[in-house]
Amino acid sequence: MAPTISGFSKLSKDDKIKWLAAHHFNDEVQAIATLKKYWNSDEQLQQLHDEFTENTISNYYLPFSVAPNFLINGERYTIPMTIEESSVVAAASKAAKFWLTRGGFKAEVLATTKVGQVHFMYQGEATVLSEFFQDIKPTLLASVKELTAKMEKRGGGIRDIQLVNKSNDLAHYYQLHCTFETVDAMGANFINSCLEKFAETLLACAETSPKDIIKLQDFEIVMSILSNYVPDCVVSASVSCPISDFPNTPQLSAKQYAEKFVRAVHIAQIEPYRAVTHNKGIMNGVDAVVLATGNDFRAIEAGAHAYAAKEGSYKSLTKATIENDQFTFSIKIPLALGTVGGLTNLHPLVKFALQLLGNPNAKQLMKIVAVAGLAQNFAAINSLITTGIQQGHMKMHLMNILNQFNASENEKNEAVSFFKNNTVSYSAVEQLLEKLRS
Ligand SMILES: CC(C)(COP(=O)([O-])OP(=O)([O-])OC[C@H]1O[C@@H](n2cnc3c(N)ncnc32)[C@H](O)[C@@H]1OP(=O)([O-])[O-])[C@@H](O)C(=O)NCCC(=O)NCCSC(=O)C[C@@](C)(O)CC(=O)[O-]
Ligand SMILES: NC(=O)C1=CN([C@@H]2O[C@H](COP(=O)(O)OP(=O)(O)OC[C@H]3O[C@@H](n4cnc5c(N)ncnc54)[C@H](O)[C@@H]3O)[C@@H](O)[C@H]2O)C=CC1
Repeated sequence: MAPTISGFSKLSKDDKIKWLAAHHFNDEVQAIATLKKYWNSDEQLQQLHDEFTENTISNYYLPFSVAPNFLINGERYTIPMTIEESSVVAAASKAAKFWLTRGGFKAEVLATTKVGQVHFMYQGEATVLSEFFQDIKPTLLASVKELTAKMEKRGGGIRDIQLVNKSNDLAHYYQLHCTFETVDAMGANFINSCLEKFAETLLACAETSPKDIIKLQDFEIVMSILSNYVPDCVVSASVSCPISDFPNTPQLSAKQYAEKFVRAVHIAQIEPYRAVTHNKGIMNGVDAVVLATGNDFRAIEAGAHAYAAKEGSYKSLTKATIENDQFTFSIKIPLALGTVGGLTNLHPLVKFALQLLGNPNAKQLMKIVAVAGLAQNFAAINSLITTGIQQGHMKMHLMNILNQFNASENEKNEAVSFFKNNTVSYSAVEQLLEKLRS
C-alpha cells in the first residue's frame, strides 16, 4: 500500500510522477514512459493542458470525431463529437443522413433562464422575514451592480430574487431563489459570485436593521450556489415525415416500422428501467458534443436526468407520435451551455469544434446539442426495433476487440471481410484469429 503524503500538490510535475511510480508501480520505468508518451511535444501547449486542472501528470486522449450531414433549421452542420464508445458517431451520422433528405431537424430554444439559490436558516417569524425581504430586495439587487454591469450590456443579468419559505420541509429553512440570464456563458461562476454577494448583503442588512425586529443572530447562511436543475433553460428539436417515407422491408412495412418505433418510445415513457437506457442513448449524442465543445457534461447530465424525472417518475426525454400518417419524433431537454467562458476559449480543439460549427452562440449550440441527442436516439431505436443493437454496435466495436488480441493489419483486414457476413462477438473474433494464426 502506498504511504500517505503531505504536500503532494506542492511537488513539481516530475516529482509527482516519480512518487507515483515509486509507490504504485512495480515497473517504474514503464509507468513513467506511459505517462510521458502522452505529453505534447509543444511545451507551451502541454503547459496549457497541465494548468486546466490540478496535479496533472499527463493527457488523457479521447477520440475527436465528426458526424456530417446534419441539416438543422435549413443549415448544414458537421458536428464534432468526443466519445470513447464505438458506434455512437456512426449512429449519429446515419441518422443525420437519413433525415437530410426528409426535411432535416427543426430546433427551437424555448427558454434560457438559469437558477441559483442562497440557502439559509432563520429562527424568527416568517412574516417578519417576508417584510424584511421586500424592504431589502432593492439593496440586494443594487449590491451586485458591479458584477452584473457587463452582463446587462449583453442583455443578461439578474431576472428576479424571491424569498422561498421551505420551513415546512426543514425547520427554519429559507431560500433566496434567484433567476439569471447569462447570454452565451454557462454562467456558473457569474451566478455563484452574485449569490455570494446576495448572502453577504442579506447579513449586512440584518445587522443594520432595528434590533427589535430583525436580529443578525437569527440568520445562518448555509450555502450559496447555482442549481444545475434548469427546467427553464430548455430546447426542443424534432424530425417529421410521412410514414410512407420509411422503407418497406420484408420484415416490416413502412407503417409497421413507424408504429413499432412509436411503441418503443412509449415504453420508455412509462417504464423507468427502459427510460434510463433510452435516455443514456440520448446522452451518448448530447455528451459527445458537450465534451467536444468544452462544456460541463456533469452539469448537463445532472440537469437532464432531473428533468426526465420532473413528473415524479423517470421518463423518456423524447416523444414519438403518428398523426394523420405523419410521423414526428421530438426531444425537449434542459441545456445550460456556454460558447464563452470555461475552456471554450482555451482548449485548441474546443476552439476548432466551435469554428467547425460556425462559432455558434449559446442558443445555437443548445439546438445543435439537442439535435445530436435526438439523432442518437433515432439511430438506437431504429436498430433496436429492426436488427437489434448488437449487429451495428459490434460491427463498430470490431476494431477494439481485434486490438485487444493484438491483431496485425493483415488479420484486421481478414476479420473485416469475414464479419461483413457474420455476426461479431468476442468469441467469434477469438475463433477467427485462432484459425488465422494456426
Ligand atoms: C452502427 C450503424 C450506424 C451501422 O449501420 P449500417 O446501416 O450498417 O451502416 P452503413 O455501413 O450502411 O452506413 C450507413 C451510414 O451510417 C454511418 N456509418 C456507418 N458506419 C460508419 C463508420 N464506420 N464510421 C462513420 N459513419 C458510419 C454513415 O453515415 C453511413 O453513411 P456513409 O458515410 O457511408 O454515407 C447502425 O447499426 C446504428 O446506428 N446502430 C446504433 C448504434 C448505437 O446506437 N450505438 C450507441 C451505443 S449502444 C448504447 O449505448 C445505447 C443504447 C442502444 O442502449 C440506447 C438505447 O437502448 O436506446
Ligand atoms: N455546479 C456547477 O455546474 C459549477 C460549474 N462550474 C464551472 O464554471 C464554468 C462555467 O462558468 P461561467 O461563469 O460560464 O464561465 P466563466 O467563469 O469563464 O465566465 C464567463 C464570463 O465570460 C464573460 N462573457 C464574455 N462574453 C460573454 C457573452 N456573450 N455572454 C455571456 N458572458 C460573456 C462574462 O463575464 C462571463 O461571466 C465551467 O467550467 C463549469 O464547469 C463552477 C462551479 C459550479
